[in-house]
Amino acid sequence: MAKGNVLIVDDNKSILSALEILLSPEFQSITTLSDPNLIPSELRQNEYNLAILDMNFKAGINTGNEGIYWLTRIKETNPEISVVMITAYGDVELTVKALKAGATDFILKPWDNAKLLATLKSALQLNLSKKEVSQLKEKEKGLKSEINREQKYIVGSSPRLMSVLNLVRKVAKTEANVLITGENGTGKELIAQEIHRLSGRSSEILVSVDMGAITETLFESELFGHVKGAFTDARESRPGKFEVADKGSLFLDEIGNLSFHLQAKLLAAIQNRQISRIGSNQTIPVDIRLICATNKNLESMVHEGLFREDLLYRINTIQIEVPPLRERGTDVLVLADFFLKKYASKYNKPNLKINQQAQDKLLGYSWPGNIRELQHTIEKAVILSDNHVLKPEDFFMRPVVSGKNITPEMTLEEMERQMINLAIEKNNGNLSAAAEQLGITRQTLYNKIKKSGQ
Ligand SMILES: Nc1ncnc2c1ncn2[C@@H]1O[C@H](COP(=O)(O)OP(=O)(O)OP(=O)(O)O)[C@@H](O)[C@H]1O
Repeated sequence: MAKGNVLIVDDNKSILSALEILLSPEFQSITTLSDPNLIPSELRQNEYNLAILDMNFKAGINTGNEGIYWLTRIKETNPEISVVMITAYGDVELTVKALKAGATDFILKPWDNAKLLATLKSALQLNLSKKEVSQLKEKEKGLKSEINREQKYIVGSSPRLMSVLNLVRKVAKTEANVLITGENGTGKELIAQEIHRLSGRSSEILVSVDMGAITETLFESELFGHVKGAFTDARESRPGKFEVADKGSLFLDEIGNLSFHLQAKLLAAIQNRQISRIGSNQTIPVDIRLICATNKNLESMVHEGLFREDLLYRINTIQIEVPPLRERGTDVLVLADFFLKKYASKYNKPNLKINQQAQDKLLGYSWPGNIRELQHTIEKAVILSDNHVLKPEDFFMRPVVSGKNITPEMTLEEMERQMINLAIEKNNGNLSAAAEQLGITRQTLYNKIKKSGQ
């Protein structure tokens, strides 16, 4: 398809129609204006790559100053646009002035069609390259923050985590949209990064957007970008996250926090695989792999009328449920050891160990804030530790409000887990005391906790 939106401004209507006929088959769209006063509003409403501008507007006053005036206004509104001046005179001085003021090139009337086309095509190419450069700059920014983000490993070996990672490996290679669900701090973002890393798009960028942190007013500009002048603060044209993620992956975190009417806008972009920047009618195709995450139950939000069903079906081609830490058995200890090493080295406290009673306490706690909570708990313990051995009193966890009550609908396994949690809680995380209370050995209790992670 021909590329390029062209604006032609000349007060001579026969020139406008001659150019329109000549250029229509060569470019995507041609718009003509005989009144230059309409230029600013036209540029605000539509995105142009190329403007062809008459040098002389007032009949009889061929100073060209009006052309230079309008050229300056055009460049102020859209610095990337290529402007080609038309003049009937080979006035060198004026042409130099126009080129200095930012014109890309000029053509003399009467023109030679082939030459005119060649000039316009190279002016268009210049504009497209500038646009690519600004898009690359945004990508570079994203890549830099990606590089600065430390490489994170998915730690753990529980069967529950292994089955998630198996699924990740299978879906990563496909182009399927993935919805990652799970409680806060379970590692949903880490899973999204792993999907991107194992996908065919890994050499391209993964762009993350926290939908919970975007205000309603910034939503469109953040996701779809804007052109200069689209709103008061839009001093420069800027691509949005969809454009920046082009050819890569787009990770929309906390998608359940998006308001109902913004969900419709997001759906349109995902469905059509194209966006328009705010203030522009031009559509831009985007090639992205979509990964979303939420800690909410979107199905019940659909039933309550809070989440669009059509959007849910778009984003959840594959759903990956990340299990809470309390269902990952002894992964708690593996992760605790991993974070212990990390923070011992960060705070320069080598040879730190977690003693058996403290390990029991970590294992017996239900971790409502999941891995993030465990990470912070270990970091705090490392910072405050006075000697090499970390004991139960070095770990500060939130007091747990007793979980669900035992109900007739529960399975035997759920009841057992609930009894174990209550006993551990009652005995302040002391597994030996909890085991005694339950009438089983400490080893049996340990095995049961481990088994609950399967
Ligand atoms: N298996 C894991 N191994 C190592 N670190 C992990 C693991 N899972 C999570 N983490 C770490 O725990 C923290 C929380 O993980 P992450 O931000 O991915 O969770 P999330 O589910 O996206 O959280 P939220 O729902 O609050 O956005 C991060 O620092 C992450 O690196």
